Amino acid sequence: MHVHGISTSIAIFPFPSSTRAKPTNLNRSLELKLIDRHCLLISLAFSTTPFFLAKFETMGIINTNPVSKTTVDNGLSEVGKKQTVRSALALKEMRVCKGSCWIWPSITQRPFQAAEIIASINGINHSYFFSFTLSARKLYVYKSRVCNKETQEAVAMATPIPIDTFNLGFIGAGKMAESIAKGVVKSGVLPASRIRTAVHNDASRKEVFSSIGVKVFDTNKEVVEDSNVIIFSVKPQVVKDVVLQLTPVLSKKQLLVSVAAGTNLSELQEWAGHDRFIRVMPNTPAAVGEAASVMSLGTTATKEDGELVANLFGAIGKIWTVNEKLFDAVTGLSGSGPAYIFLAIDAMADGGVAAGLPRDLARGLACQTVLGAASMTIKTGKHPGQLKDDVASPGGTTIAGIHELEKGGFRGILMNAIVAAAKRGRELSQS
Ligand SMILES: NC(=O)C1=CN([C@@H]2O[C@H](COP(=O)(O)OP(=O)(O)OC[C@H]3O[C@@H](n4cnc5c(N)ncnc54)[C@H](OP(=O)(O)O)[C@@H]3O)[C@@H](O)[C@H]2O)C=CC1
Ligand SMILES: O=C(O)[C@@H]1CCC=N1
Repeated sequence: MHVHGISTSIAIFPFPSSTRAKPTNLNRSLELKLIDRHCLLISLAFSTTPFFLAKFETMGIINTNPVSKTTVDNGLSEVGKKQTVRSALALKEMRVCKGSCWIWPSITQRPFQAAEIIASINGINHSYFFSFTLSARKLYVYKSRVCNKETQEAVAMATPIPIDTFNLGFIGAGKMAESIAKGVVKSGVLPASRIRTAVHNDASRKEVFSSIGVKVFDTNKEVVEDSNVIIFSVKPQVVKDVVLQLTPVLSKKQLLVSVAAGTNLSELQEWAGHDRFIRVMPNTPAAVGEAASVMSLGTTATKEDGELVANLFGAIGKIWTVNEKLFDAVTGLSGSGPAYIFLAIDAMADGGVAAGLPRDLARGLACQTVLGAASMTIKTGKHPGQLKDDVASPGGTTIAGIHELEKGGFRGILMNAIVAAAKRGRELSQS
């Protein structure tokens, strides 16, 4: 993510809270190591001066950065202050930090003062400033990430995936793989003949995939050897062993994807010895082209790799790119969410039957009502509360039904379900 029109030379690093430590307790080399390790997590870099100009700016010969147009004694100029405040507000609006960022001031004049302003507006604790300034002009900015030279070179050298001919392999022929494969084939984005998988214990899975037209091998190794893009779709509890077993046959020419809940990119990359990884959290409505997915790119996944995965999952629903720290919450909401709605549909149908409707009609009405309400919320862009009010007439039927739902704690229960699922995702990532 790059913010246009902002030229404060400050790098903002959103870090997962588990990796936070007080930079003031670190020495310079430790700080640098930390930055290298987490370069993929950097999603904002405010730096606009071209490299060749920066050299002269550092020497004090020219001054290209509005924020640095200060008087020596009085700190930031009024123009600089206003610009910094605007930048800080833009950052706040994007909700990138929410109190979990570090700030690394650059070599330009008054960087710490600008950093203080950005920090205070974004609720970033002062102790999360790096203790030394950064030569922002020498930053390697790669898409949304600022990486070290090694990483940048690895990204630059990554062999492109042959977009028109690549094969897609699933390691784990389960329900999620089936939903993705069915959706991808149905959308026409990839013919079944270019999809591979292998069955594990349950032999009935062979027929499920063969009937779609997917090539089913006997072993995972064969899937890897015949695929350019490999999706790990086994349960989180076994993903480590499965990746480790396949590490010897994985090639850097391949793009790896994981859909496993609660399994971090850093772990996946370590097990695979392979940083060209993308983590995705889809959901089973992928099977009918209505998935809600998010993705996050690993250290050396390229922009094109991201586009390929966005294209695949975009063909089977909607996909958002998010900071990986949001994955557990996403898993709780959209990963697990279809199950809550299936439960709601079943319960609504039961209610209809209890009120005297035939079962088929009750289920049909329940399904269409959920579909219609979701579609209306998206298409009108109205707040769901407003749409709810539009249904509920004074003293009418709807408000009588809502009253019962509220008495039973409907909203709180749904919220708790999502929070509990997110917590379980976090537990899985820590186990
Ligand atoms: N289901 C969902 O709604 C969603 C699932 N996910 C994620 O997708 C992943 C898969 O979940 P899901 O499809 O539901 O689970 P399933 O149990 O349906 O699928 C897992 C598959 O992995 C196979 N498997 C187990 N061990 C191995 C192995 N060593 N080598 C190859 N295959 C193996 C299993 O085969 P067998 O049964 O024969 O052992 C099974 O077919 C999970 O990590 C989950 O977190 C993500 C989003 C939504
Ligand atoms: O229940 C699970 O663990 C998986 C992850 C998201 C949806 N199902």
